[in-house]
Amino acid sequence: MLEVKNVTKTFGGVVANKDVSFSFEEGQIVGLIGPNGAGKSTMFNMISAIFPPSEGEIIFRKQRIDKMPTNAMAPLGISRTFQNLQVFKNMTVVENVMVGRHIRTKTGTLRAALKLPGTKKEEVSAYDKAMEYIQFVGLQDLYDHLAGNLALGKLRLLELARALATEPKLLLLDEIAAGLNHKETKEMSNLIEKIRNNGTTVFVVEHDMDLVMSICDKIIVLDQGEKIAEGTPREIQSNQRVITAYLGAEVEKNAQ
Ligand SMILES: Nc1ncnc2c1ncn2[C@@H]1O[C@H](COP(=O)(O)OP(=O)(O)OP(=O)(O)O)[C@@H](O)[C@H]1O
Repeated sequence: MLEVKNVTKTFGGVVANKDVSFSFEEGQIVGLIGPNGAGKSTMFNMISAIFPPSEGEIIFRKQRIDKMPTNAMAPLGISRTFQNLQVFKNMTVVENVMVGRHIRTKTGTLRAALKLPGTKKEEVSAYDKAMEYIQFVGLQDLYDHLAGNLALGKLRLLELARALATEPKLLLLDEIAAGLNHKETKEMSNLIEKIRNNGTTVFVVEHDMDLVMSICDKIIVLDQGEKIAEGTPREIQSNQRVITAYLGAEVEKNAQ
């Protein structure tokens, strides 16, 4: 499904990713982990075409995507959530999800806003579909609430519903459990597994190791921009390079 080939990304003198290669098949939950500054967000930003790699190739379902514009990703089947939430606070829950949905319909947000002929039927179907995803994440009781009034846990579910509304083949989740309590994290894990079981491949960047180890089929580990390990949760937990990288990060943090 996805192949990252010898990808390097530099920002001025900073090497955020260095000659990173990995690939994975459809139908899995894949985790991307590593200490702070390891290059995880940079990798996600390249896969979702926020910016291109400095070197290397990214191939999605046999198609090179590393030179494509950001807005080509959703129609291709790649959707994502953001660590710093990107919901429209002055729109309702259902309106936010419909923004995601419009990418899938011919109408588009602008045509719908202008109420051009032929948009009405698609609007109804976009609304119904949005409600389906709202139900899926469990926000049905809040569908007409303003996003700005939602607590963090609900906002994360809203971001998830909006990303799902584009009906992605590959869903990228950037720290979707950050700031969630134990119960909310468990519910989020269950949802991610359900999404995978429904046929969407999920790629997660996550600091919550319990979540990563319990739901991922495969894990890729970055440290200081380089890939240092790849394997099943069990293999990663006992990998000496991974343990050293995380312990090193801990020691550094404690010394500050
Ligand atoms: N736009 C940018 N300009 C300059 N340097 C950047 C930029 N984005 C990332 N970096 C640098 O690249 C390196 C990797 O950062 P990145 O955010 O990808 O790491 P991360 O693994 O996602 O970290 P965290 O877990 O803290 O979110 C860091 O040294 C960071 O300071």
